[in-house]
Amino acid sequence: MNSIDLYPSGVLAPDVAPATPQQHSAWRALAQVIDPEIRQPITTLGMVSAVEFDGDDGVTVTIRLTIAGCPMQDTIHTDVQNALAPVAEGQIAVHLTSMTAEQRVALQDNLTASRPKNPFGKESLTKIYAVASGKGGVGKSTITANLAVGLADRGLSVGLIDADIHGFSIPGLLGITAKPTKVEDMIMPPIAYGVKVMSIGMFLDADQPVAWRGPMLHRALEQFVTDVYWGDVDVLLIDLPPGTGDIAISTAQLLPNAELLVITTPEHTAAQVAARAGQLSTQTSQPVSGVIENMGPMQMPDGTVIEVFGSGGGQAVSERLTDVLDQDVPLLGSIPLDPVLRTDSEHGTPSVVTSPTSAAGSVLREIVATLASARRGLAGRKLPVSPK
Ligand SMILES: Nc1ncnc2c1ncn2[C@@H]1O[C@H](COP(=O)(O)OP(=O)(O)OP(=O)(O)O)[C@@H](O)[C@H]1O
Repeated sequence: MNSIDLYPSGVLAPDVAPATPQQHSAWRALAQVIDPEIRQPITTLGMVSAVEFDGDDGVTVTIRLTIAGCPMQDTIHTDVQNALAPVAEGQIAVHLTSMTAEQRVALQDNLTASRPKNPFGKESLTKIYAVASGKGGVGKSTITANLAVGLADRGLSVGLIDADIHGFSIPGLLGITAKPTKVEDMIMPPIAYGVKVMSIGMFLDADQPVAWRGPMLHRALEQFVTDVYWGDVDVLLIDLPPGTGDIAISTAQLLPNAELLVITTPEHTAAQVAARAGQLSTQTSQPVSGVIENMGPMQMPDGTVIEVFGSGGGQAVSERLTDVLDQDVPLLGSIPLDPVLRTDSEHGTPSVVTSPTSAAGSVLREIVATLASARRGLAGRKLPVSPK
């Protein structure tokens, strides 16, 4: 690796460029440190300003954080120290400074230069699932959060947009209290359990109601799509508001490759409402990838099964949508009513990773495995190759 690969030029160039073999080896070690928000080496982002050795083989590193008081500064500090431990025999001192406004603009330009304004437009290869339900309280947000974390746990790069703007609950479900970091016009999504998350709840005080109409909701969703630095994302999940409102239409416009996942409880009345939500896909031309039944039959310690919300609703929605949409809409699983899922959710610890063997956690993991094996969204799309 030569120096040019190690650091950028212009205003993001280091104040002290590496000159000696010892400095070069320290820079190569620092190239292994990945910025937790941007997910690129801190060296190529222009975050390393100087690496200077003293006579006792101690080293002083100056790091430019993207903003003063960056919420990730402790992580970066520790990662830098760990990376340098093998190359510095003496003391390691890490000085944290912050980028100038000019440097932040240059960083934003570098990051966005080759990216389309909407990274999830028609050409995007990201697999996008919009999670819908006919009515509220069926566990749509709980399932969306768990699916996202489960997919990230399998090594996929996952984004999650909480578009349930009036009833946002994703930050709480994932224990997120951090606000997004802003680098000039770019918003860095907080990361929890490996998932990049964006929610209107992160910009509001707790308990503050959102009284927005359609155009403002559309604008908020648009900003989440275009102004947030998502980087490369394999799977994006959208937690839609319950019902068939404006946001579902906005989602279809902004995320044209999105496929729907429909959540229902086992009750037949709920299933009819959920099927209507699924049929919305005919207006928005979004395929329905599957149905997930939640709050299904629950097995008691003595082996008896209790059907608090009845049974069969998920199967009924799957059959109804398969029939009406004339496409296979499978039932992806039935998640039982499970107190573990409820308490995990309340504590901001998703069962899919914290209670993987619980009744709900194990079904969630099976659904995650099915979704993870689904191919990226190329079906029915024109590829830029011409037949010979
Ligand atoms: N399988 C389950 N077992 C036990 N509790 C569950 C289960 N699924 C969800 N819950 C609980 O049900 C409540 C409602 O869940 P959640 O907020 O995810 O629903 P929702 O459909 O997203 O609601 P809304 O769209 O109205 O915000 C929460 O307290 C959640 O912990």
